[in-house]
Amino acid sequence: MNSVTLHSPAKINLMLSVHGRRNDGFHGLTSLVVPIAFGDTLQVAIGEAGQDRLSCRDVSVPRGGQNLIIQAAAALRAASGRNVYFDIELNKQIPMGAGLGGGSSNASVALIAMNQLLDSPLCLDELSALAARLGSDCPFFLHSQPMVMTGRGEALTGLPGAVSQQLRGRTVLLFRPHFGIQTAWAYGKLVKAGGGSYEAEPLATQRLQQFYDSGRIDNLLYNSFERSVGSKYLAIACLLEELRCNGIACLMSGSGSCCFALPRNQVEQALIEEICQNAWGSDTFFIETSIL
Ligand SMILES: C[C@@](CO)(OP(=O)(O)O)[C@H](O)COP(=O)(O)OP(=O)(O)OC[C@H]1O[C@@H](n2ccc(N)nc2=O)[C@H](O)[C@@H]1O
Ligand SMILES: Nc1ncnc2c1ncn2[C@@H]1O[C@H](COP(=O)(O)OP(=O)(O)O)[C@@H](O)[C@H]1O
Repeated sequence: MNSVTLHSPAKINLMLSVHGRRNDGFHGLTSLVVPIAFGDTLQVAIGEAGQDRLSCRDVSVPRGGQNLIIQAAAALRAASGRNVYFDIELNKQIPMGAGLGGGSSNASVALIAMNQLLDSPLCLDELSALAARLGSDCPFFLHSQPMVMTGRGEALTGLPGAVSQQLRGRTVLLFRPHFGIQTAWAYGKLVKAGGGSYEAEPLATQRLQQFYDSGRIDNLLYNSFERSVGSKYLAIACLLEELRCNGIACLMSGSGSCCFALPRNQVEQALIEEICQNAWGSDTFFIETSIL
């Protein structure tokens, strides 16, 4: 095998309940996360000895060791004991600082591709441990199916089969304002806001169960970041409020700034696009995709 080309999907958090800060500085959370068809593409090949090489036409993507793909390559080399370097071509579509997990997805998909190129020296558990060290969201992207995240995000459980089935293929509209939000800043806002911005774990478990029992997605949509992020970025709060006044199921994804809506039909879809463009401008990032 000379090279491997893989899709690197974005994610959205259909529910994100943050419970509080742990002793290690990370936050405990419960989140129902789904991969979506919209994403990047990674082409990985074994390269010349001595240096990993990453090429990407988007100049805003971090280069060298700052890029999670390069960190993934170094982690795989250390864990497998193989002195192999990689050439990686990244076709970047996922906006950064959007809460769509682009960097985490790239890192985990790179681990999968590199492991395949070396004839799979590492098993899934070993890849998961490496991924968790690269970022809390990374292990999710080794699976590419709807999952419930707990712990700091690295502990994953599958959904009941019928629920995954119901979610798969569902249309998602993504819309992002002209700015990004750094994850660390958003968690810092929760810390500053104090206990009131956290939600107790049993409430999140209850919401999940209600969704499993009823199949009603409106029972599920919740994001602990929405209030604190929305209090600074009014553009997000105002648009989501307007959509909800029109009966649209919508939410911010992760720590923002991208938001999403789940239209029930074409009429709602057209209305969502119109409301978004009125609020954020006709050149707003607006994409139709679906749950994988
Ligand atoms: C908020 C979420 C929701 O899915 O996604 P994004 O909005 O970034 O996509 C995740 O929790 C983001 O996970 P990830 O982006 O992997 O975060 P990491 O690299 O591990 O950590 C980035 C920063 O966020 C803080 N952090 C992250 C995860 C967590 N459970 N608690 C935290 O407090 C860390 O302290 C760190 O300062
Ligand atoms: N391969 C990568 N793709 C995107 N961002 C990356 C990558 N490697 C490192 N980063 C860094 O991760 C930050 C967060 O990007 P990303 O994971 O796409 O957003 P988010 O955390 O909002 O989901 C970026 O601002 C960038 O500095």
